[in-house]
Amino acid sequence: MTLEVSHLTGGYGQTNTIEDISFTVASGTLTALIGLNGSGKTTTINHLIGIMQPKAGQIIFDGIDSQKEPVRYQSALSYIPELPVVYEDLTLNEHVQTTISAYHLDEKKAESDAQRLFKIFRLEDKGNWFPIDFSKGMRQKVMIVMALLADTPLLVIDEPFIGLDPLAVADLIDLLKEKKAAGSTILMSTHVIAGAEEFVDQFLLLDQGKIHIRGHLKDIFQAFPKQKTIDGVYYQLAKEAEK
Ligand SMILES: Nc1ncnc2c1ncn2[C@@H]1O[C@H](COP(=O)(O)OP(=O)(O)OP(=O)(O)O)[C@@H](O)[C@H]1O
Repeated sequence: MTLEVSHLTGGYGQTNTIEDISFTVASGTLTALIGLNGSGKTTTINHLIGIMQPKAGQIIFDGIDSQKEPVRYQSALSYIPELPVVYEDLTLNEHVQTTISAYHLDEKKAESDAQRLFKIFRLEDKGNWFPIDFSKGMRQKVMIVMALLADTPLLVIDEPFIGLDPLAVADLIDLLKEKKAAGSTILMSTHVIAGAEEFVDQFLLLDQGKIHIRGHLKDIFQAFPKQKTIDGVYYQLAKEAEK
């Protein structure tokens, strides 16, 4: 099940924030969208999850066109937002029930999957807690658990590592590898590059709303021969934008 984005162009008003974005993500692989603040990562993701409509271009997953069959397209995807969105009046267990109903999941399997994920993220004794008692990292973990629980073939993730402690970062990376092995198609925006080669199959470096380079990290460094780190690449991009 491949995600195919072709010539995607869009933005918030008259101006185009992203322009002519094309890429594919194959089943069982993870693509990382990287780039400076404001380069268009979240805008691209907003189009992929259907909260923004393309001004031009197409998004197709497993042959389903996001604009022609939005309901079918959306039911194939789950999303982890950059900022956690939790229901303040629902307990953690009730969040699980909401996900089970929304995605018509098999109750027994989903509950046992939820217990496993709670254990991994050290939430297993917090089933009756309300979000008001959650830390920032715990809220983020709840979003991750809900998205993974939905078990959709397409997973779209906007900067998932913010607020997570190092153990949770490592646990999430392990879960993403597991999802890849199970055939999921994953697109993730991130600022965290350290160690990413280990589980990222393709990087898309966005710059001012366009794909500057795609490939492995070595392809990015080849394009910026003076730079040894991704911070150096970003610094050079920022300097070039000022000219
Ligand atoms: N709701 C909005 N209305 C108008 N312009 C917006 C809106 N959201 C973002 N933008 C603009 O679109 C451009 C791309 O922003 P976007 O959030 O996609 O970047 P990003 O790469 O995700 O950045 P970050 O790394 O900070 O999350 C920026 O110039 C931003 O100011």
